Amino acid sequence: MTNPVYVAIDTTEAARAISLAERLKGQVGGFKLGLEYFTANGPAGMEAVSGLGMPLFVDLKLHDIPNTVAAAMKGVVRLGAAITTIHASGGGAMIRAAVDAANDEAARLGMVPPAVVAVTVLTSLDQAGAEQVGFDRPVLDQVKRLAALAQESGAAGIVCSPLEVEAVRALCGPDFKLVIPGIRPAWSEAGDQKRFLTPAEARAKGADVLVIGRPITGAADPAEAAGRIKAELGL
Ligand SMILES: O=C(O)c1cc(=O)[nH]c(=O)n1[C@@H]1O[C@H](COP(=O)(O)O)[C@@H](O)[C@H]1O
Repeated sequence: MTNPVYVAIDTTEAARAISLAERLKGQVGGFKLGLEYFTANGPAGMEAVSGLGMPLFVDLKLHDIPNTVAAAMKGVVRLGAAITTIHASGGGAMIRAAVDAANDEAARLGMVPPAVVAVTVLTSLDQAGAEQVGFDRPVLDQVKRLAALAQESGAAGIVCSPLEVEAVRALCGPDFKLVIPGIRPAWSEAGDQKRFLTPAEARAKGADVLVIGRPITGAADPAEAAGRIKAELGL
């Protein structure tokens, strides 16, 4: 069984990212690089990590008018993303434009298109935080609403917390890709994550991908920490 863990390599330093990637290569299923790394290192920096031959999750959480997101998504395809994020709250037209642009650019270049997944409610938001930005219903209902919109707009899946996985699976079916951050082994700190569960709990609820950053990258021995998570998942 493949390892569902994508390690979030959240650093501005390319040398540290490459060193972490090389050390973690056999302990995880893929690497996620996001805004912190991309704004400091750009496409060349992404290439330095993707060149290590592991699946790359390009997490830029695109959120803009459809025209802008479509154009940006073509650049994401050229980075060789296996998975990439947009924000569902950009609306159905934006989601559809992102997916179509990913498929068109991949076809033009003879590449496999990335799985475009839509972020629903950030795992750093609890109920109060969600209401602060106008999500005036229970977080679970907001996640389900955005998951349904993402699916009907052509997204391959969504990003939500482990707490919503079972409800979204029941709503969206077995093939919708549930990419789940807010993963905290019992031995790790919550930090700014407000909605979280352990790797084993998230997997048992049906998460397809587990996104884990600081519990691995912030450990004294990241490879050992990733190995402990692998063992917790029975891999
Ligand atoms: O899209 C994401 O990956 C994401 C969505 C979300 O709701 N919450 C969330 O934490 N993430 C990302 O998942 C990773 C979690 O990192 P840690 O909190 O260090 O495990 C970070 O890179 C976040 O950008």
